[in-house]
This record gives sequence, structure tokens and C-alpha cells, in this order.
Amino acid sequence: MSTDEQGRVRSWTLTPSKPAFVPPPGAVDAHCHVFGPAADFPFSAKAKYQPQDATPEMLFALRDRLGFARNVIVQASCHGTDNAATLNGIAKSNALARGVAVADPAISDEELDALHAGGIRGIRFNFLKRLVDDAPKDKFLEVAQRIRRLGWHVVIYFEADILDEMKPFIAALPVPVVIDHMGRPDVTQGPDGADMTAFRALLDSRDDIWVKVTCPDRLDPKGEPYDDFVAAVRPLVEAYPDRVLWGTDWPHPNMETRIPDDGGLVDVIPRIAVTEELQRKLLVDNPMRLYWSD
Ligand SMILES: O=C(O)/C=C(\CC(=O)C(=O)O)C(=O)O
Repeated sequence: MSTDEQGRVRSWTLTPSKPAFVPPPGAVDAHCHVFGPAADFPFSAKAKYQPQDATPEMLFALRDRLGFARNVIVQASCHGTDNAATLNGIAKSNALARGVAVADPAISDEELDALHAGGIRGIRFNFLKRLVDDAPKDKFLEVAQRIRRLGWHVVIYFEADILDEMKPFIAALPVPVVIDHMGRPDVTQGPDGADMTAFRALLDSRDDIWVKVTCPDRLDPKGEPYDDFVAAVRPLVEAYPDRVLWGTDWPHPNMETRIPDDGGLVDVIPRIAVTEELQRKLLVDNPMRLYWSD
């Protein structure tokens, strides 16, 4: 673990390997974050972790090293509902990044318009108790109704143990839904285990639920080469090729004791999306449809 003199942690490697897999032209890293810089964009008073700065410049250097073209920057919980750091990342990207915001459900329509102008295309609802103090479903549904006119979607983050209780909420959402990290299934159960089966049933409940097939580092307890993740996730990519998204999850919040190698994460892609067509859908066509349709 790397902690600086202010107790701020680094959860990413400074020396990612160069992946063997070469992404198709125009590939999108559709789940990543920026932290700070805290001197300009302080963390929320409610932040559950205090990371070192992970700046847009660092993100774009990683993007280039890994062979990607674009980023979708997802507001991380440490910045609360102030999206300034995420908007700064988008603004510095030369139109090569878009974003997902976290908002107070009482946000005004004018503020939503400003987020849209800044490149935001979705709003994130985080249900992880270790990351947020509350997740008011009734208020989330109201704000989801109000983003319809902008053509946005919602991104939701929850763990497999609450999938059942999430179902009525997800069914009621009036816009497309993107699920972070497949709702964190236990991949060691295999592709036909209880968690992946329940998750597929959720995907079958609406045809506008998208899924990020991300985070082998979080989901596979055996670590590299992430064989259990690959075994569980490859059939999902093949069954829902037009609804899958991929991202690095850099700078890997809260992963400071098991920092992943970003190049190694990229080399998982051709094992879960085994044809060029599946890779193009996963990395280019799908994220472009969701984030750059205008
Ligand atoms: O970045 C992720 O996808 C996962 C996170 C952090 C997070 O979501 C946040 O801080 O908002 C996690 O599991 O700690």
C-alpha cells in the first residue's frame, strides 16, 4: 500500500504493463474515474476514502498506453455530488471523454442542462453502504424521470446480495439502465451459478439494461489471470453482445492492497470477447451508441 504524508492512498500502479491485445480503433474505456487534483477539486466531507490525485492528464496517458481512444469518466463517491472534477476531466479531453454524474436528486433543471453541456450523459446511483450514507430510491426515481428529456441513462452500482430487492426499482426506471460490474456476482460459482443466473434474469427483464463486464480484479478472488472471471463472463458477452461495455476502472478506488496491472486487465478482453466482431461491439459500437450518439 502506498500512502502519502497526508494519509492519502494510491490504488493504481505507476508502471502498468503494455498489453498484448491491441484494441480496435476508436476503443472506449467506459468506466474510469479522476480524483482531484484535490487542491482544485476537494473531496466531499462525506468521502469514505482519501485518494491521491489521479488527474485527467494521468488518465489520458494511461488511455494512450493501453491503446484506447476515449474515456467515460464516472463520478466517484469521494467527490460526492460536486461533479467539478469529472467535468474538468471531460473539458481537458478534446471531446474524447464524456461522463456520468452523481447528483443531489433535488438538482435543478438548469444544473442538469449545464452538466449536459459539460459532456455528462448519465447519472449514477450508488447502493454500496461502504461508499455512501444513503440511497433514497423514491428520490432517485423522481430525478430519473427528469433526465429523460436529455436522453440520459442511469448507472447503478450494487452488490449481488441485494439484487432481489433492487428489481422493482430497476423495473420502474424510465430510462435505460447501465449496471456497474454486473452487480458484483460471485464469479467462482461459474457461468451457470446462482449469481450469474439471477443477473441474466434481470437482463432478460428489459432489453435496455446494459452491463459493464468490468473488474476482474474486484470479482475474481484468485487474481490474475482471472480464469474464474473469464469463465463466468464470456458467455454473458456472447449472449448480450449489443448491451455490454468495458472499462479499466482506473484508478481502482479502494484497491490499494491488491493493485491491478492495467495492461493485464486489457489482456482479459480477448478472452471474454473472443471474436473481432464482439470486441468491436464491446469497445466501440456499444459505448459510442450510449455516450456519443449526438
Ligand atoms: O469505482 C468503482 O467502480 C468501484 C468502487 C468505487 C466507487 O464506485 C466510488 O467511489 O464511487 C468501489 O467498489 O469501491
